Amino acid sequence: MSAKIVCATTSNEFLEDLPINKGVDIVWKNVNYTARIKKNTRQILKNSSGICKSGEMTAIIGSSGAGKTTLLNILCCRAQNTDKVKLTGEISANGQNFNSQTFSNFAAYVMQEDLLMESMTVIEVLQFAAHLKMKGTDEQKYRKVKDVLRIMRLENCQNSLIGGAKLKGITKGEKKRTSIAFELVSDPDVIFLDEPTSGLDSFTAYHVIDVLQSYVKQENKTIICTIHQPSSEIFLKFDRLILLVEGQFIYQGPRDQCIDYFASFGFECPKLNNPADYLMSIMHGESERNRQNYKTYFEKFELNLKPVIENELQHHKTNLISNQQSEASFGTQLQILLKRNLKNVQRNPMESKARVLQSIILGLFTGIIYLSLPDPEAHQYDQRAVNDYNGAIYFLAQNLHMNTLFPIVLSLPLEKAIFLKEQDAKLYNATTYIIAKLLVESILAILCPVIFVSISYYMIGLTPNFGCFCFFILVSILQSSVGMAQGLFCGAAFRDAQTAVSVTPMMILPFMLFGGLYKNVADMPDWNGWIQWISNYRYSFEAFVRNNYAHSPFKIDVVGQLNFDFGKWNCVFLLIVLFFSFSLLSLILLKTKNQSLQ
Ligand SMILES: Nc1ncnc2c1ncn2[C@@H]1O[C@H](COP(=O)(O)OP(=O)(O)OP(=O)(O)O)[C@@H](O)[C@H]1O
Repeated sequence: MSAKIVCATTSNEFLEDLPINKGVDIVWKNVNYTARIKKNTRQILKNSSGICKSGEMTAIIGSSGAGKTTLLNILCCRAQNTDKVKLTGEISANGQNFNSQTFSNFAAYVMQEDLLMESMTVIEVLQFAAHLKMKGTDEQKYRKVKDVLRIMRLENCQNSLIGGAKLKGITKGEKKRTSIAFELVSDPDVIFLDEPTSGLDSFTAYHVIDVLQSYVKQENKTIICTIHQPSSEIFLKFDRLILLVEGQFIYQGPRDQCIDYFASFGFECPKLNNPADYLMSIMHGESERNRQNYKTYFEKFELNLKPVIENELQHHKTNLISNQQSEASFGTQLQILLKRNLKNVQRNPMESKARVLQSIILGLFTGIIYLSLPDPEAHQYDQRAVNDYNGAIYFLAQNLHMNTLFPIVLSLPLEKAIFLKEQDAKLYNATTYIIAKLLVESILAILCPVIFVSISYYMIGLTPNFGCFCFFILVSILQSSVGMAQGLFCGAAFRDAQTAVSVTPMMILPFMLFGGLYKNVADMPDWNGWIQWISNYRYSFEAFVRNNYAHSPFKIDVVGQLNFDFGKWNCVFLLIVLFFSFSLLSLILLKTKNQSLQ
């Protein structure tokens, strides 16, 4: 199906509310996935066709690098044609095409990593999903959450925190079941799981698979998962197996016929062996003998199993699929996200306390450092005194900026994975996320400057006029807010916190250098002088300087010396413009930059 993957249709017709006939079969035909690596091409998935039926749990098994995750990602519409990879073939659900937009209307993807908010309890996580994903009344949502808690056997830990690095919480197995429960709330017909047992001990892994198997049978769902080296108990829980070697199927069919199938051409599983271990032992590519046997596996598959599968592909379900999802209004999304963000702040009090404490300590420290500046009354013509005051003002501007910038640069890349997962599941969109984030962050972006400036302002000896002090506070809050928006921008631009923290200073330093203190604005050449127009330091410094010297005893024309020409209210306006510009840029980055969890 050259350069075309049929699952990429935009058709949404089949997702309308129509009479529900439960059960969805996933079918894929002639799927090829080829990657271009430097000048070579590598076929990662070769002409693969298959079916996963409702009421069955299918395991995709293969050695490392066999192509399991690639196949799962393709079936979930998470792999796309790019200039480096080429994907062709056809994928359908009950014979109807779907794409990444319509996927979540009837299916869910449970990632290998459990991306859940540490500060929420298990029941809150499920309520969050229910309020944003489910149709129906609050009562129905409540009952659904309770049902899912029961199905996933999470009732005992429903009020425990998820936990993580900062907070103590539930066990790994409970986390995995919560991740699955999070997806089950919207009652998807098909659930894809990437290595659901990875990192779990054998008992917990069995528990997770056992719960999934009961769910499949009770609700007639379709479950497809990749799995590494299952124990014999786990192996027996699967209905269907897909065995992959070097991107090609060597078996696809009922689990209970697999061992006999391989025995039929000489690959007999020793009596006391775990069948899954035996299968892995004949599939892995580490031994030369195995690699020589691959040819036999492929030939036998073509000869014996392919015709059976081709026949099965003709007999999949065709009933219409109901749209399981409802999209909450912007207001509801914002309200629920705000509530969660506030709870997160409340349950992580150390971070807020640390920032408030930092403002107090830095306020005192700055005040003490500049405590003995020359008295302006006695030094009305003293340029050195003016320079000292300008230095103090600029130092305040730097602190105000950094104190909000770096906490967000550090936290956003970590939070972004949760955002991307929830956005993929269509719980909310990037706009709601950014607004909720900014609103909650602004609590500290207002409180910390007020504390910091209130302590240091009079200690430094800046103009004691109350109006000047209030204006100074206003500009300080704006300077902090721009820092917050720039933090969002840098955090959104990079995948990991380490890169974001390393690169952010490179972006911020030019703004600092072009603020007007280190180099007079009149001396800035045309070719790089434009940087001052996007520098928050330029505007906050001018606003601070104008404010301070307007009522100061100094007889030196400081504003004239610095060649500032905007006016203090224009600077306020331009700081607001910068705040919105960086917020908008962060939003664009989150929406457009190939933000993916893979
Ligand atoms: N976009 C890509 N570009 C280049 N190579 C790729 C790409 N995607 C996958 N591969 C390669 O294809 C092979 C199959 O990858 P895949 O992740 O599907 O393996 P897997 O069976 O899931 O392995 P594991 O169990 O180790 O995760 C690997 O060798 C991988 O490096």
